[in-house]
Amino acid sequence: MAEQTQPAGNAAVVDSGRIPTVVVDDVHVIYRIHKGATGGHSPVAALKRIASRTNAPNVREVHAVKGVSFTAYQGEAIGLIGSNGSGKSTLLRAVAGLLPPARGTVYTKGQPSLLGVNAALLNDLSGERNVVLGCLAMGMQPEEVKRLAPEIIEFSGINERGDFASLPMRTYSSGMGARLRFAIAAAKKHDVLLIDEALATGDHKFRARSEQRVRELRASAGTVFLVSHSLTSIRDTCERTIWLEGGVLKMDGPTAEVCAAYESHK
Ligand SMILES: Nc1ncnc2c1ncn2[C@@H]1O[C@H](COP(=O)(O)OP(=O)(O)OP(=O)(O)O)[C@@H](O)[C@H]1O
Repeated sequence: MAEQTQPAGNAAVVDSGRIPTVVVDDVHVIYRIHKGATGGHSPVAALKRIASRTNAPNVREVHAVKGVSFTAYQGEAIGLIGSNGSGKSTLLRAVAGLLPPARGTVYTKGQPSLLGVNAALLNDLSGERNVVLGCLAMGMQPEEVKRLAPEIIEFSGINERGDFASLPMRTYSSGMGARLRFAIAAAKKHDVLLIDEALATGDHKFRARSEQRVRELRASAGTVFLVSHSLTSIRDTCERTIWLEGGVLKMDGPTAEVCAAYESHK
């Protein structure tokens, strides 16, 4: 744990028999959007705003996550569902430490790895080179990278229609890029792996392979979070699901129950 394991406030109670990996305690995330210069920039105006605790007139706030609390344990795969804009990706980014909460705290065991469709790979380099760089960036040793690289390319399926691994990534379809990113990230054992919609980008065969890989990662004692609009992916991969709506945690429980409630609500 980066900080303490027993949170204050209303976070879920830590179960003594299991090892917590992520504790989210009453977390609020607020985006501040600057809408361009429209006056009110003078030092006097700024001082007045500080004194009256108001925002600049051209700053809009979006309260994307509102007081969310839960505890995740080792070996769990947790689905995150909810309608568009409900705060799923924002919550994942807060757990990854990429967005500071405006209020509340996130405690994590180790450094969580966020795998999103936007994870950075270099477009001008070939798929093969990106595999090497990606693996080294995740802290693997060069011999390990050499051993795993062919398996990663094979898993990603990018060579199914020709030798794409030696071509620059800018020649890939967005699905091929996402599959390669998933294959690289999934090659490593993670304490906490956060996956944002990556499984939805592949075809049926790739989805089956990646769902199997998520099960393996989970079995090797990690915790996996999966954001998806595909309830089939969530049902096939996660035994626990958290449903967010309007930034608020609406339900947290067994996947079958939460998905059924979500479907009847839509
Ligand atoms: N970078 C940003 N700046 C400002 N507001 C943002 C930003 N990213 C997201 N938001 C806002 O935060 C809220 C939650 O967005 P978020 O992307 O977390 O939702 P989501 O549940 O992942 O949505 P989707 O299912 O459509 O991917 C939305 O109102 C969105 O407009």
